[in-house]
Amino acid sequence: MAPQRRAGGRAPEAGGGVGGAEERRRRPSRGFCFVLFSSGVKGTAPKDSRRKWLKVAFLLSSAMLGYLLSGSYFLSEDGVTEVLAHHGESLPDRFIEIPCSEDYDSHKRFEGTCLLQLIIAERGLSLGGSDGGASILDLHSGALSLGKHFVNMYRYFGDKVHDIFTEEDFQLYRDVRQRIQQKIALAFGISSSSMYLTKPTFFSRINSSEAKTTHDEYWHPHIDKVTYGSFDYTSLLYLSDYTEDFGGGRFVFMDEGANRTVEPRAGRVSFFTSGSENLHHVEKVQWGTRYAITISFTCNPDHGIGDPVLT
Ligand SMILES: O=C(O)CCC(=O)C(=O)O
Ligand SMILES: [Fe+2]
Repeated sequence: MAPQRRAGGRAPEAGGGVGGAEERRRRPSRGFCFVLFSSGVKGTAPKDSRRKWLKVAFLLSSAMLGYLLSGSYFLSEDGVTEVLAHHGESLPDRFIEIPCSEDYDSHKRFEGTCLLQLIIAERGLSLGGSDGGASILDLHSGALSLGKHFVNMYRYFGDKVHDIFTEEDFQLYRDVRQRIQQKIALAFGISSSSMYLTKPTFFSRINSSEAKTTHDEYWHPHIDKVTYGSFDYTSLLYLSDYTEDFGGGRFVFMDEGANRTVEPRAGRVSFFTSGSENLHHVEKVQWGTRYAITISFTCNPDHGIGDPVLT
């Protein structure tokens, strides 16, 4: 949800965003199909037919807290909304399969093999912060929201960064990244060694302050692959709780005929393929502060980056 991934927004290192309407137009039309299954039964689909699907997978690491929730339906003003993961429920692994978009057709590497922390955030983001409602901190590039701009915190704060972060903080990030990577690999039936961390990877902090620049406009519908370019798998680790720490701010998959929401819960990890099959947006935060980390992966080694290092 970094502001730079949005319409008109531009990250210090990321490609330009694309407006929601355009992204919707680019999205291949597809019939609605929706299957729920747990990781343990993923292999029940015939191998060939499995290739025809890209999967939306949600996981809650047991050490981090629960997992996603069973679907329940209710009518919202704009149609049917399905809550995939209620804030209050601790869920087992759950996968939702959706038809594959055409985004990956030219990526031969997808066939077969690769078809597929709050204290740190608070401390780091306390160094800066956007004047508007959305701030990011990228431990890899050092990009930090400050006022209406971004600074490179490693250059801007120099050695003071060592008063804020410790090597243990970075080790924690690496451990979490690795665990998520392994979970994604398992869920999608690919080798973890054929996935590479890609940029941007960042902590986000959102509150209800009025947006001051397009970088603060985190709520636009978007496709991560369009906004960020190199993303093949997006993962989101939530660090605060919907309804307890903030209101609004739910994650919404915008599917034909229905929106499907994930209610952030501290420790909940949600991951999904980054193509047009997974158009999504984040609801505006109405009150409180929402924290999350976006950690994403590419199957293209050329787009891979190393883990963040405390410099
Ligand atoms: O924070 C979230 O729930 C989603 C963020 C998002 O869509 C993104 O980082 O591209
Ligand atoms: Fe996104």
